[in-house]
Amino acid sequence: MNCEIYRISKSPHSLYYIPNFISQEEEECLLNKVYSAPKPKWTQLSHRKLQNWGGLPHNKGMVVEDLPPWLKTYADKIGSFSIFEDKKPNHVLVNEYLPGQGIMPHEDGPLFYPVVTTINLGSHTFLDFYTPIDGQDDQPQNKNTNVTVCDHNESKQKSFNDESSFEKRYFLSVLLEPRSLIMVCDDMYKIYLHGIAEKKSDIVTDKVANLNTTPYAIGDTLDRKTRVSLTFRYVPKVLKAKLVLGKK
Ligand SMILES: O=C(O)CCC(=O)C(=O)O
Ligand SMILES: [Fe+2]
Repeated sequence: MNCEIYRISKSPHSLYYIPNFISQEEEECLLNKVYSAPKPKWTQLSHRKLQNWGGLPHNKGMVVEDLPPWLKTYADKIGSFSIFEDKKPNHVLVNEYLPGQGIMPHEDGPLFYPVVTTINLGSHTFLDFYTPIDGQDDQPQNKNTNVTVCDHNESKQKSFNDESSFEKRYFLSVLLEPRSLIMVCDDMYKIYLHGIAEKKSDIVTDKVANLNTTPYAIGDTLDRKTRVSLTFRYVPKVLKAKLVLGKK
């Protein structure tokens, strides 16, 4: 399926936004599935908690596990978008953010095919993009090379990238409404950093690139609720699970 009609035309690089990608019933069903996962499936980080589905991406390769049917349906649907070419997402990261929680600006790094797609559940948020520091695009602390410890080394990063630096490098935001899908590709994936500010509410400004596709206006204040995001990605480097067979 060609997704050109969903391109955010106010962004100079490839960003796509589909409001109401899923229905309210689907949203409820997905939230039920997320919250009925066994407790050990959750990893608690300092500013959010997460679940990994499909395996743990690793620079040596991901040992693939089948996605459960409730995620596979959406992986197949999202994989049918032209931007994925002939690939289908094989990994899903679930993140839960309470109001006031977020994620430091970062790159998703080399473990993934450079298209990231996220279904947004339960609350709106603002996904913010930043230009990289000139000539310092390879700072290891900004690259996500292992999702098991996907905390983006937040304390180390804070000392290097102080907040005034991010203020200067702020580029644009996408307002993610509940039930929407965002797709980030090309330079927006490879060059720019993305993050979510640790705020309890957001004020709409002219930096919101997809404002024309939402019911909001500049100056509106939106209070955050608990948000769950489902990020679908394709991990190209995979390993076959080793089968240990007992001798008869
Ligand atoms: O929750 C989101 O929408 C963003 C998550 C993210 O950027 C990540 O897990 O790498
Ligand atoms: Fe990310």
